[in-house]
Amino acid sequence: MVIATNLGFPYVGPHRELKKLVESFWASKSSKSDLLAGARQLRENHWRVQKEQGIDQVPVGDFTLYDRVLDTACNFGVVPKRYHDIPDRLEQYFAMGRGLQKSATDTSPKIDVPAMEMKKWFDTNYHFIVPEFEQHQKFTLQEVSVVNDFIEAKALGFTPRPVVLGPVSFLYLGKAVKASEPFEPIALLDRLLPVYVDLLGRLSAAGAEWIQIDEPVLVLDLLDNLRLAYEVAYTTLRQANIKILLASYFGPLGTNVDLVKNHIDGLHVDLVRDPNQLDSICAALGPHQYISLGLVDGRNVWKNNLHKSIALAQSAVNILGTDRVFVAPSCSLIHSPYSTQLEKGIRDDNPELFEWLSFAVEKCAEISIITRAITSGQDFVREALERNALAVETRRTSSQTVNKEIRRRLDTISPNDYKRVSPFPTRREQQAAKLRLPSFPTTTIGSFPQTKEIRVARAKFAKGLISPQSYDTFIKSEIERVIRFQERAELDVLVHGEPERNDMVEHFGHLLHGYGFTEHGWVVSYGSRCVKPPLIYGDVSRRAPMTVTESAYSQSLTTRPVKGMLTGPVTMMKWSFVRDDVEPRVLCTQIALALRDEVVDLEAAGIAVIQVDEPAIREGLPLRRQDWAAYLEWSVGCFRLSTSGVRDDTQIHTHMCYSDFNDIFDAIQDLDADVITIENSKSEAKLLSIFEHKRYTNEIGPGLYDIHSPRVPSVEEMASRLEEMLRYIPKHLIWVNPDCGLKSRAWPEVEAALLNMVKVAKQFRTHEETVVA
Ligand SMILES: Nc1nc2c(c(=O)[nH]1)N[C@@H](CNc1ccc(C(=O)N[C@@H](CCC(=O)N[C@@H](CCC(=O)N[C@@H](CCC(=O)O)C(=O)O)C(=O)O)C(=O)O)cc1)CN2
Ligand code: MET
Ligand SMILES: [Zn+2]
Repeated sequence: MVIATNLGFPYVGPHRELKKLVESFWASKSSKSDLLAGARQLRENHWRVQKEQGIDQVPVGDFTLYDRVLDTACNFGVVPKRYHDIPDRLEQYFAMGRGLQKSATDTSPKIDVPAMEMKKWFDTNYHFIVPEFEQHQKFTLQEVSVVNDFIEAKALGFTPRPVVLGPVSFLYLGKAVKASEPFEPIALLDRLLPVYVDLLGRLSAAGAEWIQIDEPVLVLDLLDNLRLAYEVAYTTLRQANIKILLASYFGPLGTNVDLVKNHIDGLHVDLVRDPNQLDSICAALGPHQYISLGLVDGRNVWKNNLHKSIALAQSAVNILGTDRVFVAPSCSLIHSPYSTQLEKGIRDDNPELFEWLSFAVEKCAEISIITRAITSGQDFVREALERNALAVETRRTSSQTVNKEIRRRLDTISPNDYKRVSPFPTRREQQAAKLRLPSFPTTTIGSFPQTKEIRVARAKFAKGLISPQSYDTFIKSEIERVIRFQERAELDVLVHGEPERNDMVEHFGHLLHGYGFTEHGWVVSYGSRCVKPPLIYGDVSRRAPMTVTESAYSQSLTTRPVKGMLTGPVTMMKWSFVRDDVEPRVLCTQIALALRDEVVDLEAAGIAVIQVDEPAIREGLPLRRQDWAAYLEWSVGCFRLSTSGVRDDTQIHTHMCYSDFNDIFDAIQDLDADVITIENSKSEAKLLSIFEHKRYTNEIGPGLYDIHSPRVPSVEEMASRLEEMLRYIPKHLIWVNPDCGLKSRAWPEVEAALLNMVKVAKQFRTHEETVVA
């Protein structure tokens, strides 16, 4: 029998229940037992929903209170020393994820620990916590929630399949710390494997037949040490008395399949990213091994083409027979919104678009339909197949998706449109003359706290409960407050604070043609934070100027320069769900043209500094090196197209965060932004190490402090970071700024942190004068 399975479910819940549970616990508004009981209920609901949709084996262990990589680290006792003084396990766990600052009490000492580093999960907008390994790292198996969840789900009558992050991916995703000599975490594999064997043993003892072990690293280009690690790891794990389904996703396995094929019981492959690998994978499998077919796209929102998926599934069955095939989504469904059934707005406003959509719950149903079409025959699901074929066809032929004028404009782009008038040194002189900034100029990345008050006002405005005029007045008053604060703090280049934006991508989507929106399409981004990616279903163009009113208003309030603030084309695309009927480079170019018009309009409105954020450019980098050059060519091109329509004396900034930038250093230089502000504070100056080998020629603001944590950085710690940067970057090129925008912070922290930051800049200026004198 072919079996309907799932790799992971959106654990946050249909209405972000988990976010509310966790945040209320953090705010001491509920107890630990409230949190744990709520989480348990949520898991049970999710198992039930999946089963109702026809999933035979439901995943357990896909649930987390903060992050699954962090869970894995905690499960194996990989807790950095700085958190050891926090006695409560749960408090320690959250401290690792988000930092903890607590004043001393009669019974406990003061605690002040920053959060661990966060990085992007492969090419997604999800961030994981980077495990820290010491050279002599000890691993010990703790109480593990996946075992408890398995027992719980089984007792409730489900057929659960535990899922864990695999040992090679776990080590590879982590970083080495505090080593007397450099080492790679993968060197710890031999020490780590025994605890995995223990864990597998516990699951087997609890009655698990299969375990899903996620090894997404297997889709990357692997160096020899990792290739060997795979062989060692799975030869060892095979000894446990449990069937191993090794899950790869986000790309084709290529020859990496050879590393694992002899040591596992089943292999999951992503057939959405590469359907062509099916035959070679089937051929590689031995006579008793299973395949798990990743047929339903876990990374996008469009209905599956069931006809095609059934044909693929059938071809696997023809080779392997019915007893060795699982049907599955391409990857975990955590990257998908919960259910289209919550989207009454789209259903009423754009019923055609609504018919094209499938979110996690519906994807489970699609998995089940594919499975039943194979096991019981297509007649058994005839009606569902006919409805699906109709939806696929109307999307293919819809007039909503094409705008001829935009397509013509794309043909008129010339090579000069990708270039500023003069090279950077000339521009720099003109900008310096116009802006007259001090050395070590200070700025922020754009957003200021999105307070409850702002969110409530926006929600009321959306529901028609307050008039456009009073909403406008409210936004203006928020902007003024942000401007006045920055003047008081004596920042040099101001921002308007982005109070009118719910999100830097979704907000712009509303102002462009070709985009659709969900009301509840939340997808987790990190910890308890979610985003609601818009849906790009048609050709993109600007409806009207998007930011000129707010920017001009902000500039009218002050004599200091206020930065215009836009989201770049690559990020607009990467953080949306995108149509799959147009090449990414074409879609991105359409967005770039819309932004180019906006940049030019801002300049005409008297805005002298314009920031075009591209935090997603690194995450969009293809997972295989052979695809990098082509991607970088069009993505860098689109950024340049959007920013090159201005005069030399207009200063273009860009901003990036959450990544390893070393891989794309040359591309960053190639963006030719006048200034880049870039995340730096949590990666222990990894960013800076590249400057030892390469020179960045434009201006740069490496973030002085981490904005993800409520903790206020001291003057001394920021000063020492800046000091360190001066070893690598000439001082006349350096800007002083935080790592990223401040929207998720509260005002008291922001005020304190920025006042400290400005103090640091001033110290360095005085220091400089002293040196000159
Ligand atoms: N798209 C995107 N991806 C990104 C980032 C980003 O900014 N955007 N940044 C990085 C990740 N950083 C992030 C930082 C903060 C949040 C964040 O704060 N998310 C908010 C939601 C933001 C939002 O869209 N808010 C809406 C809706 C808010 C809301 O919940 N409203 C209430 C009503 C108001 C209330 O009672 O609070 C409701 O609908 O029930 C708004 O402000 O209008 C959250 O999790 O809560 C997310 C990601 C990388 N990826
Ligand atoms: C994730 S990058 C954020 C950039 C944006 N301008 C902000 O400050 O929020
Ligand atoms: Zn950022």
